[in-house]
Amino acid sequence: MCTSILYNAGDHYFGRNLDLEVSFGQEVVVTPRNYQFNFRRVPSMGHHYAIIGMALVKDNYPLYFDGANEEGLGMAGLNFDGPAHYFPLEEGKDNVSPFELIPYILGQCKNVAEARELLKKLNLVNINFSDQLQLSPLHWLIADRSGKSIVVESTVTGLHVYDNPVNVLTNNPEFPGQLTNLANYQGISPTTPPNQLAPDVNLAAYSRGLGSHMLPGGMDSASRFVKEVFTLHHAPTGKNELENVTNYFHCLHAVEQQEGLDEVVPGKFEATIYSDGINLSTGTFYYTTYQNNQINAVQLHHTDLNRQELALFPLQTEQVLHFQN
Ligand SMILES: C[C@H](CCC(=O)NCCS(=O)(=O)O)[C@H]1CC[C@H]2[C@@H]3[C@H](O)C[C@@H]4C[C@H](O)CC[C@]4(C)[C@H]3C[C@H](O)[C@]12C
Repeated sequence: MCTSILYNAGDHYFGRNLDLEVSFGQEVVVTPRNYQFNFRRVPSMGHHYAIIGMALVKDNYPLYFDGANEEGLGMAGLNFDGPAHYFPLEEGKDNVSPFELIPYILGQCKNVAEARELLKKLNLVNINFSDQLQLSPLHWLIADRSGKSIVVESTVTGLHVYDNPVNVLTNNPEFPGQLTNLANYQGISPTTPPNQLAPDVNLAAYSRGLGSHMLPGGMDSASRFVKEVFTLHHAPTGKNELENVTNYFHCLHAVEQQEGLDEVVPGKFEATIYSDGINLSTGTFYYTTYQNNQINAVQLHHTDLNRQELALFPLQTEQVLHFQN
């Protein structure tokens, strides 16, 4: 499972947890403006916005899991196994394969409004990257510096674009179902609730945090969605970048998966392999990994954005302890 968020705190921070039982060998990848993006069924892009994000590079092609462009538009692909449906080629549409969708949108759109326009003509076409790397069932969160986000889901009934009023995406069920489910939890609060159960009885508030007693805490996507909406919507705004980045990672780590808790096949456990976040205003990309909770950073504007070759930054996965004596 995965969780993706947009945290608005003056600047806007966008990214995700990637939860899985295997690692694909992903790294931080900067695609500069003059790298040639070849697409299977739509024209190539020789010049486009620069992109920074987490990707697996295969045959010199950046297969982005998530990322943002230099204009501050961010996008993440999350598992959507079951409802996801991709289509055959359709005349008169822009036929883009799901593995091409992140570069296709981030390469040419400045913001969510432009992405929305492009999506009107889009057909998510069933073309694999290769026999070894077949299509994944995904849906996407797209966000920008306005502090707003949308969800893109391609199902048997077509391509759907939803406003996302909570700026959170996890996995199943389809997004409208996730939103509907939130109503079941609207009583959850950071404050101690009044006794409405038996007002004539004196119930002792035996603990702090009773307002969140019914907050789900499971690894499943519906529980993470509710927990993350609560966490994000009560997150404080920091006074500076350091405080914002710290708050942001606390939000994501609130729904991280620890090893040993989610057995996906006998003996194999899904866990949060990495958490990342991009400051959409500055282009700084931050990440932690399961083994390394130190926050690492790669700065988009500290690489040469006018070249043609990808710039690769291998993940720093070693835990560093700061001994004090
Ligand atoms: C599995 C990842 C999503 C994380 C997630 O939701 N896991 C939950 C699994 S489950 O529901 O609990 O079973 C997704 C996110 C981005 C995906 C990758 C990106 O789309 C880029 C390429 C696309 C290729 O078609 C397939 C390999 C791939 C490299 C994808 C592998 C995999 O599907 C990734 C890594």
